[in-house]
Amino acid sequence: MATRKKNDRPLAPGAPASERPALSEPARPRGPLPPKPDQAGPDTVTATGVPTGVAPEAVAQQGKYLTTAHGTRLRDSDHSLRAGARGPALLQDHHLREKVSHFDHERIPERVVHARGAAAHGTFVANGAARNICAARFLRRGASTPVFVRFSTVLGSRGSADLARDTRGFATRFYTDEGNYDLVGNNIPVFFIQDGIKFPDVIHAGKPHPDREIPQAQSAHDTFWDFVSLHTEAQAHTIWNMSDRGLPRSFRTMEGFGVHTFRLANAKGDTSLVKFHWKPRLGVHSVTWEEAQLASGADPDYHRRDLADAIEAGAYPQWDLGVQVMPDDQDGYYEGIDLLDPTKFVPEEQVPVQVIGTMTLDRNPTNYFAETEQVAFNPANLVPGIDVTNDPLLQARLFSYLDTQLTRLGGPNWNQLPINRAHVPINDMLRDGFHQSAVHGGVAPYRPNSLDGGCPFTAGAKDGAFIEVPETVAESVKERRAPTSFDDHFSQVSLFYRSMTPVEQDHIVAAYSFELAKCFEEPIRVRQLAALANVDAGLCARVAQSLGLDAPEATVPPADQEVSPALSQVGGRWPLDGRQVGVVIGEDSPAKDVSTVLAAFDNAGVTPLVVAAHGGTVAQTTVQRTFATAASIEFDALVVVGAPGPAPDAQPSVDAKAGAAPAAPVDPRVVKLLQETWRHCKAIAAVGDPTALEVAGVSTDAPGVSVGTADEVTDGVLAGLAMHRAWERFPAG
Ligand code: HEM
Repeated sequence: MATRKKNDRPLAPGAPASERPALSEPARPRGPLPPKPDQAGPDTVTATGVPTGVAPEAVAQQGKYLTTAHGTRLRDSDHSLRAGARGPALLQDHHLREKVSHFDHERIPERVVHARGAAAHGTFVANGAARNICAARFLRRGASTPVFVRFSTVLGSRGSADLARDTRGFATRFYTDEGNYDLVGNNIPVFFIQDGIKFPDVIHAGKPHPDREIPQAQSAHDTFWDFVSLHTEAQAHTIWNMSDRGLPRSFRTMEGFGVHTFRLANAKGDTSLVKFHWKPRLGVHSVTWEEAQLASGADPDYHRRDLADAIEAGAYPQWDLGVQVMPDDQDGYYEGIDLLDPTKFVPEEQVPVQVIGTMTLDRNPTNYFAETEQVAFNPANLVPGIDVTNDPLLQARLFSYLDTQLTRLGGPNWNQLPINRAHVPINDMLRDGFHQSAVHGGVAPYRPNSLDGGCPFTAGAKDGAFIEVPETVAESVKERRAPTSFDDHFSQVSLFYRSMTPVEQDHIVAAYSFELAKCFEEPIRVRQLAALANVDAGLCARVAQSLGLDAPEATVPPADQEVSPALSQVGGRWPLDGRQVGVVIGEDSPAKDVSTVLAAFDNAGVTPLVVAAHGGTVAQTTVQRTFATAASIEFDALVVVGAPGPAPDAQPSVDAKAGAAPAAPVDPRVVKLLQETWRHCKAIAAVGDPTALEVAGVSTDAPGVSVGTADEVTDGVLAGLAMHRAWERFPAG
């Protein structure tokens, strides 16, 4: 597990009051950070814009002064050059034009999908378990490879909210010593469509309606449900979205999947078919729908902030990379599952996931645009030992990413951007084009040539060349047709639903009920109910009842089949790294109890955030959130120390006091915090006085609720956090 650097965390909770950052104090000094020498990528330009190769003294000098883009020092960047103090601006003002013109062109097109994202740098270390199946050098035992990972939502635009119900992208670039390898996956192991030719259709259906461009970043609207109810192969992915997987607690608590089946080859050329899995060490956890809606208003940057804060606090997220390995008999089936159909997954009970290495994310990007926005992943970026299969979705992806990046990144040279540059020498014969920044030598960028000594040479297998796995392509008819095995649209949807625990099934019912109730056209709701009848009669009946419609009979009755408990995310005890607990205090809270609680959480690697009526110091403790700024979604648990009375700003005015009702014993905003925390099934505790819990209607003997001494309740809260939620309380009124 990641070790915590206690002294550089954003809110230094265990520190004495004098050392703790005060209310609203930023996590770290804002403004440009000096580039760390070991953090500069394989770039020719450093973070300050100084080309490498410039003498250090000159760099130090130049870094002091504001310059034009061509390096001339500037005397004034606040006033335009004008014909007199009250006269017109002059065309001659090159600096004005350069500054404004560059600003005019600051935005680039956002990604056509997955526009909103957050990313981090890290390292992947292989354990060598893949040696028998894959020749890729970065999978050799002990090999350590730099990675860059971008997490994203799919449907929303770049400024949309993180907690929309949606699929999450999980794209990983490995900067291997054989070139870049991109594993461009999602947090859901199946996809909406079986053939990439349908991608524009599903995305057009999911994106906002073209007339009003609403709703933003969500699937709860007519066109989405119109498509998935008509094109029933989409039912598989849709039920995962309607489940808790569509609302991750954090990027750090998501699984990742390569989705497609890939073909691996070992050094002897033996091949196998694999599915890739990322398993988060923190477990797979989600938030409730109400929290998602609250977060979309109170903190639309919820996931982005969580990832950056956790890394900054030293709670480095980790994932194990695993593979399910199936024999490659080149027909692409495994025990009746079509491995070329990306709407199907292989249950882990049938083929266990074998861990082949571990990834740790430990560095936030220095510049969002240069790294997170300009990174250009591509499933076609492969290294020797990893090859594609004939999955028709994957085949289309091999074209689409490079094609879209031509527009998004303004021409064909984005591979030269620091974040995209491979950590190996590049010796291609690609030349010129927009944003070319290389100065190529030689006169013969073609092969064969005799003028540049015949260089560069091509490589053989021994020299580490990428060689496609030879595959027999059977004599076949050229046609637009899917195999009949692609016709099964329901059996695994049914398997998924029936593998869920009751509380997870409740969430799924609620999600379908909400989304379909947001559809205006009744025929769409009726058609989706017909699809649900083929998944599970109980699911269909509950959603139908909520919509006030009749539940139809199944046209393809679901078969009895083994369930897959591995699909459920409920159960287990998990590490607490990066979890946050709200500690609500009042003027009369015993300072000793407050410090005991803070110290206990700090020692457990949990971040306590002190919440009080006002900023500054309360009960000898520095306050980090006031009742006005605290939001329950920020906390994984809530502890009340003493009875936090109403805030000064909630007191009746002097004039009103005469006839006013006596002040409430607990500030109403604390009551709201407690009620939301209760409804979201998070751990709640009171040190000593349980009045606040009682006023909020929190049952003090319910699961996940503890009342007692500071030591007793922190133990209770830590145990509750390890289980993520006390789901026994769901649905809490
Ligand atoms: C298993 C199916 C798929 C998965 C797992 C997947 C995953 C992803 C991810 C994670 C990203 C974001 C990359 C980033 O962070 O920069 C992305 C972007 C994108 N995907 Fe997919 N995708 C899938 C299917 C498709 C298909 C079928 C197409 C087209 C035929 C497609 C086209 C795109 C495009 C155009 C982008 C934007 C790329 C950019 O602007 O850099 N995807 N996809």
